[in-house]
Amino acid sequence: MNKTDKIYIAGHRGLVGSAILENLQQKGYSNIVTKTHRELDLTNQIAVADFFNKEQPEYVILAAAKVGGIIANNIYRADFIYENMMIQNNVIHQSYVSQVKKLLFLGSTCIYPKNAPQPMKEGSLLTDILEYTNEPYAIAKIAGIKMCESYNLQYGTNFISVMPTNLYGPNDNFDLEKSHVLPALVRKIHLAKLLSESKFDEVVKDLGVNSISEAKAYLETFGVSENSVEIWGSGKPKREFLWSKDMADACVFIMEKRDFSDTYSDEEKEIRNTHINIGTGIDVSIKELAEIIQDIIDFKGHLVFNTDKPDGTMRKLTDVSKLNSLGWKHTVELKEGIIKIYKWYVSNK
Ligand SMILES: NC(=O)C1=CN([C@@H]2O[C@H](COP(=O)(O)OP(=O)(O)OC[C@H]3O[C@@H](n4cnc5c(N)ncnc54)[C@H](OP(=O)(O)O)[C@@H]3O)[C@@H](O)[C@H]2O)C=CC1
Ligand SMILES: C[C@H]1O[C@H](OP(=O)(O)OP(=O)(O)OC[C@H]2O[C@@H](n3cnc4c(=O)[nH]c(N)nc43)[C@H](O)[C@@H]2O)[C@@H](O)[C@@H](O)C1=O
Repeated sequence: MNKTDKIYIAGHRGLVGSAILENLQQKGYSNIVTKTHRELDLTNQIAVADFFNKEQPEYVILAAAKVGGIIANNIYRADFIYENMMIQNNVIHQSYVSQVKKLLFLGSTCIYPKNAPQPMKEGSLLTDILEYTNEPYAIAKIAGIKMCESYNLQYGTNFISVMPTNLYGPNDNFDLEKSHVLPALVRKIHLAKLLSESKFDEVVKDLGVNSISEAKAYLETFGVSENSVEIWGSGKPKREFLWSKDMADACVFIMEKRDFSDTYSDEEKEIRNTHINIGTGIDVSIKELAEIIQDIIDFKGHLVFNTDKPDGTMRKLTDVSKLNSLGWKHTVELKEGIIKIYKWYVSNK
């Protein structure tokens, strides 16, 4: 990519999209096109076709999607499959029609079977059944990988799919119900700590409610009090976490350095193994994660595990040997990242 080439980042205000925008700007890319969801609904086929026709981007990074944690995925199953399929169908197809030079599609490691051998290699795709809680989202993401691969093989496009592990960082979703585990626990434990110190004004402000009694009643529904914080599930599932700016750096690395044609051997194409895992290759249990966050926030209360809530996949550690062999490795370790995101949360929310 040249610094003046036109690059469209879909989803530039999200966790990953905002980090990609910042990374590209820091590297001197000066011709970046963005549209908010309100300005361009990517599920609308005609609007997306008009946008590509008018803007003619040369490079596309598809970081827009319907995203959420385990409960959101499990409840809003129809929205997750419909919106994600529509967004990716429209953006990938119009990238082909507009002869985009390269497109990066962001999938997720939930594409792999729930009992895939660990760490999960790219070749585990479609070898067994998926985890139920996020099956509709995973099916949409698998369709996105297959769409990129099929357009490459039939039309000679240069579409690359990456499968990130669980991500966290600035501009994440901190909703107590719909977010992912790391931002959810940072906020819950932070609020419990504020309650334990009787900093009621800050609790009321954080939740945007009218009184501390309203705040306490609301937090009680999430098992958050001055003495304890509820953790969903058994605490035994393991997850791997990647700092969003590392994720952005990996995406830009691939956009700058790789093409579909030179990233996969003929053998990999033959077994239709045409995507790249992005992660750290290191995981922790949810209990360990909660204890690290508790320690950083210095909350003295208890962690209570609610096994009525789902565990989801028990382990999904990525095999990052392909990414490492291409020349990229993560830089931010988990504790360092949690310290950064806690500081970010306190000064931005
Ligand atoms: N977060 C994670 O842990 C993981 C994320 N991923 C993948 O990474 C990618 C980015 O995720 P993340 O940054 O976390 O997501 P966010 O929810 O933070 O951001 C999603 C972005 O998509 C935009 N968007 C959503 N729907 C539409 C629509 N219909 N039309 C236009 N824009 C839309 C939103 O726009 P607006 O801000 O204007 O509303 C937002 O900017 C996704 O593909 C996701 O599946 C994969 C693995 C883990
Ligand atoms: C990125 C990835 O994210 C999702 O999959 P997930 O990893 O299962 O999601 P999660 O982050 O929500 O949970 C991880 C684990 O943590 C436990 N947990 C404890 N306490 C809280 C809690 O308070 N909130 C949440 N959300 N989880 C909690 C929770 O019960 C589970 O065992 C999918 O969207 C999937 O499609 C996807 O791509």
